[in-house]
Amino acid sequence: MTKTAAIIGGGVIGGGWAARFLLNGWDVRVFDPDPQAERKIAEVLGNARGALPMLYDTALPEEGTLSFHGSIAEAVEGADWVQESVSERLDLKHKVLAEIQTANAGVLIGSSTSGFKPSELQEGAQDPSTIMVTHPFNPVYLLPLIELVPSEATAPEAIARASEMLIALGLYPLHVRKEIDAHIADRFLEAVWREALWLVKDGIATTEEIDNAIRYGFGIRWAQMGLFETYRVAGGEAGMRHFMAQFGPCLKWPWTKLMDVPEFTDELVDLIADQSDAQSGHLSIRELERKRDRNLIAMMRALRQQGNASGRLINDHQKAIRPAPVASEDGRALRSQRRMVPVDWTDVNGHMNEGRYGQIFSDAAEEVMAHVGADDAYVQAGNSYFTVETTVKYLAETHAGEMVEVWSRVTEGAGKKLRCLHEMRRASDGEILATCDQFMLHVSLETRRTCDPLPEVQTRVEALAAAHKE
Ligand SMILES: NC(=O)C1=CN([C@@H]2O[C@H](COP(=O)(O)OP(=O)(O)OC[C@H]3O[C@@H](n4cnc5c(N)ncnc54)[C@H](O)[C@@H]3O)[C@@H](O)[C@H]2O)C=CC1
Ligand SMILES: C[N+](C)(C)CC(=O)CC(=O)[O-]
Repeated sequence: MTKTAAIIGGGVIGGGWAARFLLNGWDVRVFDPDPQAERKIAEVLGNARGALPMLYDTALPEEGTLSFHGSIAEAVEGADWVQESVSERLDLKHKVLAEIQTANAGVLIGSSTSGFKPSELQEGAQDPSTIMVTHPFNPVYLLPLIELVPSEATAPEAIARASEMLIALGLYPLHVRKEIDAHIADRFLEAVWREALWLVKDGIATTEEIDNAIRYGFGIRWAQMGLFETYRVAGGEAGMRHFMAQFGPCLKWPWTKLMDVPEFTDELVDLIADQSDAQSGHLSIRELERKRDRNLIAMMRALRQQGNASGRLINDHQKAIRPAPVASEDGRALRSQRRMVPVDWTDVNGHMNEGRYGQIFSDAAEEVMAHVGADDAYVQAGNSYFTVETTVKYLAETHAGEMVEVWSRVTEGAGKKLRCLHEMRRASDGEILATCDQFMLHVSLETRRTCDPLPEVQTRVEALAAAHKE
């Protein structure tokens, strides 16, 4: 049954949550008194629709239904989960949480708060046991980290259910075992921000130079190994102990101003805002968001290839959501691929590069193989199919952001031979974009020579070839 999330507060973060839930097949009910909320969420959702599906090599679940409501009580009706994302004011959060619990007693509530502890949110609550912090990172529809912070009053069962739900949404719940102001990650972000403000105020660096210091160096490093693993490597063969001995004393040198916050005078605000305008003012916020999203997608897809960090999470999530191939209505083809063309698949001509057609048809062939029983376990046991010939015809241009489907027919399936005709179509209008005639031979991975498939695979290949006959 379709699950329902209520989003209370549909600003930057509420909009991102709405997109994450909707694109994972949940229905979403929103309450936000801002008359612009509907427009803003539509814009965030537009960006998210063109971004999140690109992380995967398979289609996401069917998008849920979005609705807007005139009150908190109406929005949370029947909800399985409520995500509170109103402005960062404790009195407002208390009022909103009370209204939610009055209207839907027992519903699980996550708060997006960046700074408040769950015990602060629970003060005066009718039922503290269902309240916790689920602190996301912007853009919520792409970044997987959620700091899941309970207090002692949060029920263990509520935490377990929240964790399960977040994983099913492709998120990474980082369990913060001891509540603290600003949780874990925002404490780093604030420390770095404070230093950066001083560097600008003291005329050491501009906003752009500081961004360059991050994006050309440690920012890329952090995205794949974080802080401690990076420093372990930096310690050389002697590892972390050597690193600490060498650089630990520097922390006592007057390098940092971590505890001091520069005065937010009009002069400092103007200085930073003017430099930021000079740096990025030629792009609208939505354009900047799209640029950010495309960069994030390209980096996270690269990490997928290595099976590390956020890339590993996406690989795991994809395994959980990947649908089995669907037979066409007449039973004469299998839908072996349905996916969005990602940004990193295009070339200088602004369309999908020919090498990527090889990738998608190869993925399609693997689905066909899995369908006939030549799946991962079969391959690990020492049998497989090798491609010996392909003929690809490029019939129309394919662009990043387009949903495409591959329909595969087994045109020959006798003995060692397996031949497929794959047709790649644009999902929106069914136009055939490319075809691939692919000839494979069954091999023993031990001898590396051709051999007959195991009988159960042979039977299924023959059955499919008979069903797909013209
Ligand atoms: N912006 C960011 O980078 C991040 C923000 N957060 C947290 O998310 C929460 C929301 O922040 P943003 O989305 O950035 O703020 P925002 O200002 O973009 O959105 C807040 C929304 O709450 C709505 N609102 C105000 N009173 C309301 C009420 N009584 N009922 C329903 N909606 C109401 C406002 O109309 C506004 O649309 C805060 O707790 C913040 O700390 C968490 C992670 C990152
Ligand atoms: C600025 N902020 C404290 C609201 C930021 C966050 O909470 C997380 C983020 O997305 O950087």
